[in-house]
Amino acid sequence: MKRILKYLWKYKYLYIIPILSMFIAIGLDMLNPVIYQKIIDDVIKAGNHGILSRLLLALLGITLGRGIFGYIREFLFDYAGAKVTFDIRNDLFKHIQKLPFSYFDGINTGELMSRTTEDINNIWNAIGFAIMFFIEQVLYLIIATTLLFTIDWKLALICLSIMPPMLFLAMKLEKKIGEAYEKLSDQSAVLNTTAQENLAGVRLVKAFGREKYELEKFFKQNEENYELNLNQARIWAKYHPVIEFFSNLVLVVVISAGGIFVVGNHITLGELVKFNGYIMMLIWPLRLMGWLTNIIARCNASAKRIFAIMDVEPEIKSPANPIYPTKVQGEIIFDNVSFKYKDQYVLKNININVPAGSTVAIMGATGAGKTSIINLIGRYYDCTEGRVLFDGVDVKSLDLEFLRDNISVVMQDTFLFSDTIEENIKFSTENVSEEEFNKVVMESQVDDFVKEMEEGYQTVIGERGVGLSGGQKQRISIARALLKKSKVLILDDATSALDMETEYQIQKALEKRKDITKFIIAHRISAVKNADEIIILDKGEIVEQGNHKTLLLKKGRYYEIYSEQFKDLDILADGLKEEVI
Ligand SMILES: Nc1ncnc2c1ncn2[C@@H]1O[C@H](COP(=O)(O)OP(=O)(O)OP(=O)(O)O)[C@@H](O)[C@H]1O
Repeated sequence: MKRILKYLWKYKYLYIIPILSMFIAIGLDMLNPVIYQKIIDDVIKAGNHGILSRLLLALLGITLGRGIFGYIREFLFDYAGAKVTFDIRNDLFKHIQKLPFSYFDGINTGELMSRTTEDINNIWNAIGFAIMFFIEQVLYLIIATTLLFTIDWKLALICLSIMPPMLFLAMKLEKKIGEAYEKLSDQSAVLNTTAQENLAGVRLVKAFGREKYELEKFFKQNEENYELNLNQARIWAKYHPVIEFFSNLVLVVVISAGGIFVVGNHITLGELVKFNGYIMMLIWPLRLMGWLTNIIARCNASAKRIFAIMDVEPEIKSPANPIYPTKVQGEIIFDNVSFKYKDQYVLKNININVPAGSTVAIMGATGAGKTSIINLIGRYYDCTEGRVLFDGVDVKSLDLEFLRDNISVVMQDTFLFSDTIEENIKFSTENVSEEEFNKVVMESQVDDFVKEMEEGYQTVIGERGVGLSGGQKQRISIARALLKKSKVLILDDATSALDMETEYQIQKALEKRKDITKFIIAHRISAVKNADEIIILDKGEIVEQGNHKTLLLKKGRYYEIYSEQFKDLDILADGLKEEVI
């Protein structure tokens, strides 16, 4: 809560007017019963009809003022609350963007989604209205109780004696409802995840004929959800009528005991009406107290979860005095690099020299450590031992933003946003000229298929738009990376879904890019054979290194892969074989 108060403090001036309006609105509310009393005692009983019009005018004024100040209070509290929630959500999102890959290894997306939506909403509920309501209700309780005692302390004591059981029951109801709500909220998250996974993986479900299993899983969770909803209704049905009974009982007691007090001339009829007015002002605060404390408690729990994320210090960040090289060449050196995820080494003693503008290809079985190697260049993870040098400077000494600006990565899992093809390509680059755009879409063979589309580059990809093939998605990702104009380009298995011809065309275009250092992870010989250096990785260690020719002559691991991939070509004539390879 303290941390939320810090955010609130920033907007302290925005709270002055709504707080003042709240006090005025409460003050006006307190005047209402006084006017009623005067109408009954002075106008109806004493026959002083002359003041009626003034009293009615006052009543009208109070009602109007109450409405206006109530509106100002409500709107400005909401306004300030929205600003605070906006800041918290932005800060949280900004912080999440700074967190390293390793953080996301240990948390699932669903959990982070809950933090940025449900938990933020809980905070919004509390600071948008619950805290304001809570303060307001406490003020009503204090002022109305005091005023009751000023009318007649004995009557006040009699009537207030019924209040504690009502408060107790209201708190108990809210406690039970709160617990049931938490269970329902957790269960709804599971239900949503199941539905989301099923919908996202609908093709897989159908391909494996798992509809029945998925349906049963969903039905079971929906049943649990239904039960929990029912449980909430049962709790409500159990407590609510009793609370209603006590609320009504208070009124019965006020009228009965108050009637006796009026008959006994202890108070006037008008005073009884005034008394009744203040009693009414107590019932709602008492009934709402549990509900409001629940919302505030929920906000507290959510704030704890949100600030726990905000307190995670990104392990990978710019050094205190980062280096900004004035000229970037793109030379990369792995100097005796080892790396482990938690306790397990996945890379051992890696030494690679990649001169600026050259191409290095990395091959190896799945899990050999190919992605882990390239992840160290842009510091998505930091190496455990050794150094990765960018133009001779340890990447850990460079400004992180500068480093990443100079690296373009096409990841193994292509991810495109539900936006136009053009926006997907321009994703990370600002001020793109038409010429630059046209160049990269040609190089990445995107233009080939986009020009066939009715809406061309304005075609929306995703749920509302057309679907794309795996190869088309890869081509768009390559165009996106090329447009970034970084000195280092990393293609992590980025051409695996392409046909040989398209892959060849892209390679030809990349070969012409002598100003870019290229890292290519691939499984096909055709994708790596023209690289200046080919690295064969096995269980995190380099087992072979050289160019296509030297590695073939070596007749080692590379040669084995080569033979395996081209064994069927033995039957082809030598000339044709040469061309295919
Ligand atoms: N985030 C992670 N946390 C822990 N271990 C990981 C993580 N990512 C990869 N590993 C492990 O590190 C090893 C190397 O993985 P890496 O992804 O670098 O292999 P790869 O050669 O790129 O494989 P593939 O060809 O399947 O992409 C594997 O044993 C893998 O299980």
